[in-house]
Amino acid sequence: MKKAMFILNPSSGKELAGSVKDQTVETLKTMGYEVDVKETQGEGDAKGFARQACVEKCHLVIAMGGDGTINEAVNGLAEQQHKPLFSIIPLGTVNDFARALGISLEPSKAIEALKTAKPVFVDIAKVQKQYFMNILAVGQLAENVSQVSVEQKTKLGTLAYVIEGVKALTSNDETEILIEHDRGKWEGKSVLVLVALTNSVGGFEKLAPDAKTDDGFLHVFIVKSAGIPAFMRMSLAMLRGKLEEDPDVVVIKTEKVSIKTTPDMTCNIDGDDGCSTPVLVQILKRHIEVLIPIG
Ligand SMILES: Nc1ncnc2c1ncn2[C@@H]1O[C@H](COP(=O)(O)OP(=O)(O)OP(=O)(O)O)[C@@H](O)[C@H]1O
Repeated sequence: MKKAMFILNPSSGKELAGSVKDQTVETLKTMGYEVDVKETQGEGDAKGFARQACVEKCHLVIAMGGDGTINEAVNGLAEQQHKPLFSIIPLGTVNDFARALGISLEPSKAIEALKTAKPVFVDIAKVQKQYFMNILAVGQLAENVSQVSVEQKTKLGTLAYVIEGVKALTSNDETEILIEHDRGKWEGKSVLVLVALTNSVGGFEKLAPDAKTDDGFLHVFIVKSAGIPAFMRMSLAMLRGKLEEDPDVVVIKTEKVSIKTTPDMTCNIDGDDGCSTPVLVQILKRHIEVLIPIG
């Protein structure tokens, strides 16, 4: 019998996991899987369980939670020789990976869709010793977003990030940045550098419209200047999926990128604080196989 490990974070998404746990187990059984349910209790558990699933040669790992839980599961799979098929049931506030993969943000629909889903290989990226599947952000804007509290997120959802973003973009806290990429370098002042793997960044599905989950590239966006007029213009451009046409935005497509900042700054990786600059980011092409809905 095929083995599935079902990793769930009971604290994600206003504790929604409890109400859809049984539906997931039943669905996986219908699909012919023997199901091992693993509930996380804190940091590192989802990564540990995903790694265990590889060692036990499971056929499928389902991670249910927010982007934090999903990022941990990806980190557990990334370095293992036997990688099970992977899929996610999104329960978070942002759910960028689910948006990019066309997985429903309604948990019951996402679970139902597993029955007819198809496997596709997707890219992930490596930064220092960590892996991510959506976004690395550095700069004053990223630092502000990192300071959004759980209470703000629960109360305001994505809006909490927008508010902190506005504060950073309209301040004048630019950082000296040196970017070295496959075809050269860029040096200057910036409020934000984004390294995106998918079109959906911070819940905005049109931020990096060209970024496909399996295109083999990092999509680097450098936002040069701040100020209210530039912010207004960029917000409109972003909503239209045209951010890269803005005169204060530089876009670079590359397989690896090194980022140095003065002073050193903490990178935000898939929505959580990660390592500090300087960093080297590399794409790992089609590194994990994910079940996504058909159509
Ligand atoms: N049982 C638990 N109780 C409380 N916290 C937990 C539990 N299990 C895991 N965690 C913590 O939950 C966090 C991840 O939460 P989650 O998956 O909801 O991601 P998130 O990044 O907060 O999502 P989003 O920002 O999209 O809402 C990790 O920091 C982890 O340590």
